[in-house]
Order: sequence, then C-alpha cells, then structure tokens
Amino acid sequence: MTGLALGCRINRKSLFDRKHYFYADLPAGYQITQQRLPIAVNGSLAYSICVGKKPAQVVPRTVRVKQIQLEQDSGKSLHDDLRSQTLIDLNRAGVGLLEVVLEPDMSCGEEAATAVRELQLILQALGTSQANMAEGQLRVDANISVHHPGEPLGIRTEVKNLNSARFLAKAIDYEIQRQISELENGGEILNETRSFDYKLGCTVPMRDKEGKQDYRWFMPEPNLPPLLLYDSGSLPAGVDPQQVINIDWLRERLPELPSVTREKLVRQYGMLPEHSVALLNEVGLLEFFQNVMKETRAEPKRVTSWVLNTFLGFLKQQNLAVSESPVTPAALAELLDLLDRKAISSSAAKKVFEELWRSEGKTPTQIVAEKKLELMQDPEELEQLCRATLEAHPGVVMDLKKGNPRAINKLIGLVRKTTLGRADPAVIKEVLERQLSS
Ligand SMILES: Nc1ncnc2c1ncn2[C@@H]1O[C@H](COP(=O)(O)OP(=O)(O)OP(=O)(O)O)[C@@H](O)[C@H]1O
Repeated sequence: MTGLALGCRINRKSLFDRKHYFYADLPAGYQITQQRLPIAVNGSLAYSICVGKKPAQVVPRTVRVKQIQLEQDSGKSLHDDLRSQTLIDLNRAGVGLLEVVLEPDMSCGEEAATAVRELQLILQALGTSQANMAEGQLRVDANISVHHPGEPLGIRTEVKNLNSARFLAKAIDYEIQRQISELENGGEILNETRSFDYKLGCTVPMRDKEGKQDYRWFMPEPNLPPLLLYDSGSLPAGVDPQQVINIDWLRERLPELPSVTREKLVRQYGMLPEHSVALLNEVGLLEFFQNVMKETRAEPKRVTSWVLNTFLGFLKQQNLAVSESPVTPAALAELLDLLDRKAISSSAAKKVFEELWRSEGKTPTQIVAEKKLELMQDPEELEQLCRATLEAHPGVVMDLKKGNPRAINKLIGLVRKTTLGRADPAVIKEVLERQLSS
C-alpha cells in the first residue's frame, strides 16, 4: 500500500538477501533485507514547503523514491558516558521494518523535514505505521553531501537514526555547513557514519566500529522464498484470495491521501492552502474542525481562524494534544454561533473561550449569561451610556473638536469600558458621531 501510495512500480516478485556484518546490535551476524529485487521501485513523494509570511507561498516539490524494501531492524546501542560502557537494547532486533530509500533530490533541512512529515501523514493515512518518530516507529537516516552547481554530487556522510523532524532539519543544515567549511579549509569529506548530538546541536562521527564496518557482503537469503504478489489478471486459478496479495484489490481500497484531503479543504471551504496544511499537521485537528463545521452556522473562514489561532494556540501553550482539549467541538460551535448572530462581541467571545477552557462542563450560553457578556441589544441603553460619557469627558470632546483624530477612539474606549465590552465598537462610533454632530 505504501508503494502504491507513492506511485511506485510494484515488483510481482521480490527477493530477500542476507547482509552480513559482525556487530553487537544484530546477534545473528546478518540482516535480512532486499538488496537485489525490492518490493517496490521508482515512485515519487510530493510535498509542499511554505515560503515567506503573509501571504505565505506554498511551493510544490517532489522527491523521487528509489525503492521500498522490507528488512529486519537491528538493536540499538546506548552509550553510557558515565561508566564508559555501551548497552545494547535488542528489543527491536530482528523485527520487520519497511525502508523507503529516497533519491538525493532535496537541498536543505527544511525540505527533508517537510518531505518526511508528508511521508509520515501518508503512512498514518494508510495505516502502514503509526509513524510516531519520538517512539521510534519512524526513523530517518540522512545522507548529506555538498557540491558546486553543475558538478557531480560530492562524497556523502550518513547521519543515522534521527527521531524527530526538527533534529533531522538541524542535523542536515549543520552537516551542510560543516562539509562546506571542511572543504574550504582544504580538508576532505569522509564517507562516514555520524550521529546527531541534539544537546550540542552538531553531528559527530560514530565513535565505534559502526561507523566504518564493511558490510557489503550479501548472499541470497536461503530461508525465505521469493515474495510473490498478484493482480486480478495474474491470480492463479483456484487460489484462496485470502492467501495471496492482489495488488489491484489493494489499489482499490487505498484511503484518501493527505494531499487529496488538503485539495478538498481548499475547494470546499475556500481555505488558504497553508491553512489546509496546518489542519492536517496536528493529530485530530482536522476532525475537530469538521465537527465544529457540522454544528455551526459560522463561515468556514471564521471557524478556520478560531481553530488554527485560538484553539491551537491554547493547546500549544499548554502542550496538549487535540484529544486532551477541555473545549469540545460542540462548545466551540455554540460559541461561534453566538458570535455569528451578534449576540456577543469578538472580545467577549475570547473571554468565553478562556472560560470554557478553564471550566469544563459549562456551555458558552451559560458563561455569557453568568458573566453578562451578551451584546447590548437595547439601543436606548447605548444611547444613554454614550451621552453620559460625552458629558463626563468634555476635555476629550474638545480635543476631538480641535481636530485630534485619536480622541474618537478614546471616547469609544471609555464607552466600551462602561459596557464591559458588551457593545460593538463600530456601533458605538456611529452613536457617538451622531450625538456629537447634533
Ligand atoms: N552523493 C550523495 N549525496 C547525498 N545523498 C546521496 C548521495 N549518494 C547517494 N545518496 C543517498 O544515499 C542513500 C543511500 O541509501 P542506501 O540505504 O541505499 O545505502 P546505504 O546508506 O549505503 O545503506 P545502509 O545505510 O542501509 O547501509 C539514498 O537515499 C541516496 O539517495
């Protein structure tokens, strides 16, 4: 499914090989992988990077997928500096994994991080993997080289086992700069394996044999037969469909991919592309948005802005996941409805939201009633308050008459203070101007 989603050619027959190496992270002394004939080849991964701010420009990019192979994971070496010893975590040694090998088509850390993020979303949509980088379900080995324009690629180094998109970007950008200064100072780049020290923010050569081992010794894996896949046209007669993989069957059942979901959001709601990117980037946020949309009459633009700015802002500030939010989609929908039918002002809406966040269980309508936040519906009440404000502040009125344009804002502010934000500033301005000119 991953191969199909990345537009690869799926090999109907793929082979397993043993890659021999002697190192403590793989006690068998070899790793089963697919070197000669992997399961999928020649695909591409499309992603977009945002450049600039306000308005941000979404620039499409593609990286070619060389191949996808099935192989075994190895163990993990943990270096204990304090006792100068190395511990080996063998929990994943021998467990199957899927490796996606990309062609060297990316030119900076941000591109790589964004491409990996897109891959992560695709894997999650397919259900291939939960692809949580912090938990090691998705890891990246980054190969980095530098070269002058028009010249062939330089010698590459490989930074192993990056487990966050942020570290991936940092490691790559650091390595690019390191290689450039190394070459400018007359040095040379070694084809070595490095690791990223996230505390120091730099890459360091791996201090053990892992960096230099020669494991180019492959042989066909004698215990595993070739892996055979079929399509509807090549299914052997009389075969139990449960016992074989039918590629056409899988292709028909591919779920909607994130790029398609984003296009739909842009089309359906007239959303900016960068907003559709942001909605998909946070686990559960799109669903939250859609649930709000189902229950509110507010415009999609307003809902998007509240979900991406206010709601996401509060989540980030408190380091919470969407599923941990104290505000439900129904509550936000109700709040936006109040705003939509001008029952409250936008500043009151912010207050209601803060209150919703704090006091789980109360509805926006209850909060508005308790805190007396509803917009003043009685025009006479506002007329009186405006008149009283003008009488109480003759100095400001004089200022205004002398031509100070800021005085009107001061008056509006004074009225808003007495109405506790319950009157719309535009309406206050109208009333004040009318009273002043009469
Ligand atoms: N000169 C280069 N500069 C940057 N990247 C390169 C260069 N040459 C190859 N690459 C990239 O390096 C990667 C090679 O990965 P691959 O897994 O095939 O080999 P490997 O690193 O030798 O294998 P492994 O890490 O599994 O032992 C590919 O993603 C390829 O695009």
